[in-house]
Amino acid sequence: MGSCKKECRSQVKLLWVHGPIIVGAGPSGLAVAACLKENGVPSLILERTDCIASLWQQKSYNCLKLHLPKQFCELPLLKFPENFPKYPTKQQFVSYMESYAKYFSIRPKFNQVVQRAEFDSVSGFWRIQTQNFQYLSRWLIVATGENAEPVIPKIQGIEKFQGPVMHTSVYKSGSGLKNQRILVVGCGNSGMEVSLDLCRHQAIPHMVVRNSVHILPRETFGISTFAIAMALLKWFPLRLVDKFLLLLAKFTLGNTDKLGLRRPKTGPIELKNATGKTPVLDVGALSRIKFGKIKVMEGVKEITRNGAKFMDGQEKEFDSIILATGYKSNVPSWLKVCMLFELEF
Ligand SMILES: Cc1cc2nc3c(=O)[nH]c(=O)nc-3n(C[C@H](O)[C@H](O)[C@H](O)COP(=O)(O)OP(=O)(O)OC[C@H]3O[C@@H](n4cnc5c(N)ncnc54)[C@H](O)[C@@H]3O)c2cc1C
Ligand SMILES: NC(=O)C1=CN([C@@H]2O[C@H](COP(=O)(O)OP(=O)(O)OC[C@H]3O[C@@H](n4cnc5c(N)ncnc54)[C@H](OP(=O)(O)O)[C@@H]3O)[C@@H](O)[C@H]2O)C=CC1
Ligand SMILES: O=C(O)C(=O)Cc1c[nH]c2ccccc12
Repeated sequence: MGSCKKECRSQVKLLWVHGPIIVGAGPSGLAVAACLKENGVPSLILERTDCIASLWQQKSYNCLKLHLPKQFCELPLLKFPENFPKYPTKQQFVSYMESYAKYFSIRPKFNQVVQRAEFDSVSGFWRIQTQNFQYLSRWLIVATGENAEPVIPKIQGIEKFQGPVMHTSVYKSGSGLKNQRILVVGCGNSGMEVSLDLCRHQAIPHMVVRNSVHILPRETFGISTFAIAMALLKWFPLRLVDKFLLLLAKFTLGNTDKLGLRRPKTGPIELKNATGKTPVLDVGALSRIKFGKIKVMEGVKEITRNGAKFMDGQEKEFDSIILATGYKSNVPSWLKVCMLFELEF
């Protein structure tokens, strides 16, 4: 093994990059590259997949739309096309990002998985290692996002389940799942929207809600809740804005406690700031819950061969399981920085 490592290392090709290296060709990486270019600074994007915006192109379901109005999702320096609706579809958002990359002549280097990045304080360069190259640059920009890897929790007994188990990052649509009983684990925006999509395809989703959750209307009287929140935050303290959002939610959605959707004690914006937990913006799942089309279940105690046992003692059979259990960053696995270095920033 040792000799192989040596041999492999001797084959690593060194590439010196003039300007910053950006890791990730998602919307953030593209936006940074465009802004640098605008200021005459060249850069190189390293992207692990073979396309830009891979989260949007490869790891999201067909019915996905932006859930914030378009003005909040526009990248710098280039407007969305005039004819885009208020909430662009995933295809529209992807086509916008394709045109964005073209407009700024951004050509990421694809199929480059960054495996290690380390600052060499002697030379003053970052050493950025992919599977076949070592890049050297004075600057490193991390744009790999918070959704780089799916979170697959250990759920007791899941290995015994005989049907398919998939994460929402590989779910495309509920077509072909008519009359199937599906356990959706998780009630964030993914869990809610996948459950809604399953309903639309006449499947029978059961959504696990193990904890409290903030669910807000996407809009009230045609005005987006997010826009209202952003406008109010300019004038009022965060906690007051949170109180107002909860009033608004109660007015438009009613009391969600009765449906098994208890609210956290901390308000939605305060919670987002403290923990990163995004409020759910309702795009139709709640009314399906009210009509019993999406069944809310308590936490899972155990998965069995053909179903699940729940904390409240219920036991049900399922044909498949969808893990809507969220994502995590992969930065801690490859970015080697010591605390001292971080503090110097
Ligand atoms: C289903 C879903 C829907 C969403 N909808 C919205 C929405 O409507 N509005 C909103 O504002 N946000 C939404 N988000 C949040 C989303 O994270 C952002 O919209 C946006 O994609 C973040 O952009 P980013 O460039 O920071 O990260 P990403 O879009 O995740 O892009 C990161 C890129 O880095 C690449 N990468 C990762 N690790 C490596 C590595 N080690 N080496 C090389 N390349 C690597 C990835 O392949 C990817 O292409 C959604 C997220 C999900 C999961
Ligand atoms: N249309 C849009 O714009 C959409 C946007 N998004 C965004 O993408 C990001 C990721 O969202 P999402 O994929 O929903 O992930 P989230 O992290 O928001 O939600 C994960 C969910 O899974 C639950 N969970 C995790 N582990 C377990 C477990 N072991 N047992 C039971 N439940 C579990 C969590 O519960 P708990 O809280 O108890 O940990 C939570 O309900 C968010 O920023 C979201 O806003 C996602 C979909 C659509
Ligand atoms: O969609 C996201 O990623 C969000 O962060 C949405 C969001 C954060 N804080 C809010 C307050 C009110 C409505 C939506 C949000």
